[in-house]
Amino acid sequence: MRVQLTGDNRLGITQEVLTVLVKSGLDIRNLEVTTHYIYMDIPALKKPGLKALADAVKKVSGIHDVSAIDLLPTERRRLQLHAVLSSLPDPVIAIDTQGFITQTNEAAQEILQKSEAKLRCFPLDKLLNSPITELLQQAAFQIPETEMALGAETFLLHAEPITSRDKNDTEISGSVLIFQRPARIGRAFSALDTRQATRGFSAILGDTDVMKHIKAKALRLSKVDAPLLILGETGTGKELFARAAHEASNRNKHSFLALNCAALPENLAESELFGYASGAFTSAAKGGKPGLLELADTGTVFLDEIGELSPYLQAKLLRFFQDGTFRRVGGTKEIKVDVRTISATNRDLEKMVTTKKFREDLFYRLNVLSINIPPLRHRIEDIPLLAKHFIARAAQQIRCQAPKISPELLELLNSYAWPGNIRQMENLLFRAVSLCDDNILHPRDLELHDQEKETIGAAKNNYLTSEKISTPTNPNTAPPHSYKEALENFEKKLFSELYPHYPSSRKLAHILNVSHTTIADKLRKYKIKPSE
Ligand SMILES: Nc1ncnc2c1ncn2[C@@H]1O[C@H](COP(=O)(O)OP(=O)(O)OP(=O)(O)O)[C@@H](O)[C@H]1O
Repeated sequence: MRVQLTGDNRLGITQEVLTVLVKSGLDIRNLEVTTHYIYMDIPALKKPGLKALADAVKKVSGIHDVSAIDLLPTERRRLQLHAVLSSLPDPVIAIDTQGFITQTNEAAQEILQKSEAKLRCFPLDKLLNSPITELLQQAAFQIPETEMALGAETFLLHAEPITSRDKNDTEISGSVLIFQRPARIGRAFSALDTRQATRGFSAILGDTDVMKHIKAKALRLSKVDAPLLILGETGTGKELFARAAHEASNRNKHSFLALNCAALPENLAESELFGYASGAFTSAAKGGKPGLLELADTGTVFLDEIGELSPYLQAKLLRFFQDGTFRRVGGTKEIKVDVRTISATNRDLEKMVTTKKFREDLFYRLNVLSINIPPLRHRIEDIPLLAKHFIARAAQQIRCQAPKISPELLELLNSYAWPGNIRQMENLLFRAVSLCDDNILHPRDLELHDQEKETIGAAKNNYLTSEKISTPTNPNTAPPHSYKEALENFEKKLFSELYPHYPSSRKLAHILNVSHTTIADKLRKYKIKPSE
């Protein structure tokens, strides 16, 4: 039986508890001690003996409670980690500093056709075409994306060091190697999370006025068959919006395929997006391969992190925007497709245009319609709702009961700057729920690093001073006085943005699916002329 003892944080208290156990003739298989808690696995202890043991142990000064538990914290974490690793479709291999395998997930075992037991303690270099341990040792066990063959496939390898989290002792004990399939990085995100894919805008949580307004605007723009640019800091939900916009569009019966422009080297990104012709390069498949633009014909292509696109690919993409045609890598045939693009970036594209890091002509093509998602610190009223949602989801995934949020934790969540926005909150709460042994989450469960804590004060200051959003439409203008005024502001902006690209009331009427007299009236009302 496994038990948890709750008590004071007193020197020698564990020793005294152990003495009681020895006197009771109980042997311990496993012992873990944290501040205020002692966890023990005592095989000989059965349920009827628990009370007698509790009475004996409570005689130790400072021990307040003894209760049965199903798993020791490290056992639980190991099982959770195993469950997470098993659910990953890409091979993951952990090694020690000498390059011997310490852990593998099922995807790795499958590709290497060896069981977990056979792989454990096996030298990783013997499984790879080119040895990597020395390289890892020289690079402090961290390497960015590198092409690497594993089994019969080529992957993009990414390695992260395993370090102790103690600030004074950052010893590296090995590395985690993640082998990603290039095709999967570029391909449909929707394949990874079909639950979200079917929920559209309802998957986007947020009850603040600013979020309600942005969702309403995004829903309207979804129906307009023109390029959409989604701006916002990292983790604010740009991909979620992109997916929802596709689902609400007339293209929703067709594909939604995505390319993360930052995840791949230029040549791979090019062949993912535009495909390649037969014989384009030595390892090219016979007959070539269509890229995302061809595969998504009549659907939507989501270009995530568009600000990271190389100048060469910016030029190639611009050509596609100009006439809807492109050539596969190494190909001569012009290919024409009907694809709507939704792009996203956390970079300041306009600034990149002025510093010549992003092509101005491409920027205007991408930016026909746009939405700007505010960072989480500008909508802290949404935090309790989001936190509850992520805790419930983590508990469901881990199959435990959802813990409640203590008032202190809620205060911390509200005052934290959230530089990684909603993704960061989701990850921190997942970690907190998986480590929580109680049914209430406390600030300590969030395990914020010191650097993370520093941003707490910053968030408060920003929020209370200048950064707070004053209006759902534009942070720099005064809020509308009425719904009618807000609607008019929206209409005016919509028509001003669209008219240069669809410069006739008939063309505009066609894409907005209204009568051309309605459009003519609006253009007159808002004094929008062809030059605008
Ligand atoms: N409003 C929201 N409601 C519920 N979940 C959200 C919301 N916004 C974001 N998320 C969740 O946060 C995570 C990050 O969202 P997403 O990937 O869409 O952000 P992003 O802005 O595209 O990030 P990046 O710029 O880093 O690519 C996802 O798991 C997403 O489901």
